[in-house]
Order: sequence, then structure tokens, then C-alpha cells
Amino acid sequence: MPVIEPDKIPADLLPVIEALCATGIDVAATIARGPLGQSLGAGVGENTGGDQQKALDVMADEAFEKALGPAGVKYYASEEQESVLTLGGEKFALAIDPLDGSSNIDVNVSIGTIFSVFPAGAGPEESFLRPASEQIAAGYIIFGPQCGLVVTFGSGTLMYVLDPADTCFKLVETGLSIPASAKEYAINAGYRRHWPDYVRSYVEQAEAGKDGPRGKDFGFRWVASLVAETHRILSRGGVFLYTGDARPAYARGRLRMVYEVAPMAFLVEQAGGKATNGKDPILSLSATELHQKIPFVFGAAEEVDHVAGLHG
Ligand SMILES: O=P(O)(O)OC[C@H]1O[C@](O)(COP(=O)(O)O)[C@@H](O)[C@@H]1O
Ligand SMILES: [Mg+2]
Ligand SMILES: [Mg+2]
Repeated sequence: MPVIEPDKIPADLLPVIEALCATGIDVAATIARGPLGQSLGAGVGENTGGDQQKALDVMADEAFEKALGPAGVKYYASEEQESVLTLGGEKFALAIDPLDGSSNIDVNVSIGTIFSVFPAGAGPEESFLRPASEQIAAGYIIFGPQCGLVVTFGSGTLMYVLDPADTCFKLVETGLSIPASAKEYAINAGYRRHWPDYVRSYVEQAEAGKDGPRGKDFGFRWVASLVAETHRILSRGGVFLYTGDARPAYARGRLRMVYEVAPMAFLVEQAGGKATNGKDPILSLSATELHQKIPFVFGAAEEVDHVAGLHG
């Protein structure tokens, strides 16, 4: 039985996408059982980035690592591992956030797996420390009310939904498109007192709504799962901000260039949106360290441009 409809997937990448889907189906089944199975949200340690690791972070990482070597992945860079692993494949370098939105594991809110694929480079680190524009595929699996796959190979952004009847990801959209203007913004407003001026100005203008300089009302959203925020923005528009702020260790925000920001930027730009570090396009930038964080603003083109204007 196929795990995904293969028609729109480049032939050389099909084994990688199939391995991601097959593993995603297993992870989805584990998540769906929640407290009926083993404790998924229990703390089990700390990763290199200093985040607490939960049981599901580690289980998902082990499952993807195991599946991807035989699918052609040579270098495997995971948010949950300190350095790049060399697997059995030859062609590809794959970066992964095996479980995004860890704080939502135990509360039955959408979480996901984010991935980014480059052609394998000269060595493990060189394969990932390069311009984000050199990605040849990027996407995420969302574990939500529906399990879905959103992916780009550089010619549009595709959406698949997992059909529970035959556990096959089926194509539902071929050209996702983010409207240029937005009516919703997403930011963790709990950190307001730490924000830089350009973020404070952006949010104050949005909050002023029709009566302010933007001349329209905005709704506010925050799920605390990047995958879920991206899915909403790809589905109905909006803008997302997780910039640097004045908290210790948050000068470059929270999100990682290699595992989270570069792949989401590729998906968003392929859907007609924009993705910056507040000012410069993410796709023009390279990570200089594997676990490097970077400020991230993405979504509706007009909003991302407006933020860049305030950034100066
Ligand atoms: O808890 P905060 O500061 O609002 O951060 C939420 C962000 O952190 C993340 O959960 C980080 O990802 P991980 O769960 O993979 O560490 C994002 O999904 C989300 O956007
Ligand atoms: Mg994450
Ligand atoms: Mg994670």
C-alpha cells in the first residue's frame, strides 16, 4: 500500500518523502493514543539548545533517524542531537525538528515534524551551513484534528491529508497561496516588556485597529506550535513574529534556522508569502552554526514588509 500519492513528488526524493510519511503515520498513531499509551510529555533530559526533552521528542527522533538512511539520507541533523549523524544513504542532507510544539504534547493541541532537504555537501556540517535558498525540499507533517503533510520542492506548496481509511497521504491542494494582506497576527504577547521597539510598534499599531495608522482591525492568535501557526497562515493568511528580545539567551529569539526557520521560509515563499529575520529574506541567509537561532517574521507579504519598514 502506498503511504502517499506519488504523482507530484520528484522521483529522486520519493523514497525520502515516503520514509517521512511512513514514520509520520507511526508517530501520529502514538500521539492519537495519548494517555492510553506511555507518557509522551514526560521530561527525559535536555537537548543541546538547552530545551527540556520530552519522551515524544526522543521517540520521534529515533524513529526518523532509523527510517531515513535506507531512503538515501547521508547526513541527518536533528534538533534533538548535538551533531550531524552520518547515515547509510548517499544523496541527501536532511535537517529535522522531530517534534515541534513540545509544550502542547500533553494538551491535545496540534504539534508536528519539520524537515529540510539539501543535496549532501562535502561534509556533515557544510551540508547544512549554506544559503537556505539551496534547499531542494522542505515541509512539515502536522499532527492535528487531521494529520497532514505540507511540502515544497521549489515549484509551489502542496498539501496532503492522511486518509485514515487506507493510511495514505492524499493531495488536497497544489498551489497554496497566502493573501498579501492580513487580518491576523501571531506573537507571544507574554514577552511584551522585553520586545525591541519595532515589534512593540507593530503590535501597538495592530491593536489600535481601525482607529490607528493601519486603518483596519486585526485578530490575535498564539498556539505555541510553529507547525500549527504556519498551517493556519498557509490555509487562511496572517503573519507570525518570534523575534529577538531582551530576555537572557533570546537575543536571536527562540526558533532555529536549520530545523525550523529555513524550511518554513521555503514553504511560505513558495506560497507567495514572505519570510525575514525582521529585515532580510531568510532564504538569502546561511546558518553559521547547526543549532543557531534567528529572529523570524513570516506570512502575508504586506505585513512582513511593514515590519521591515518599522525595523529600519
Ligand atoms: O513557548 P514560547 O516561547 O511561546 O515558544 C513557542 C515556540 O516554541 C516552539 O515550541 C519551539 O519548538 P520545539 O517545541 O521544537 O522546541 C515552537 O513550535 C513555538 O512557536
Ligand atoms: Mg520546534
Ligand atoms: Mg522540537
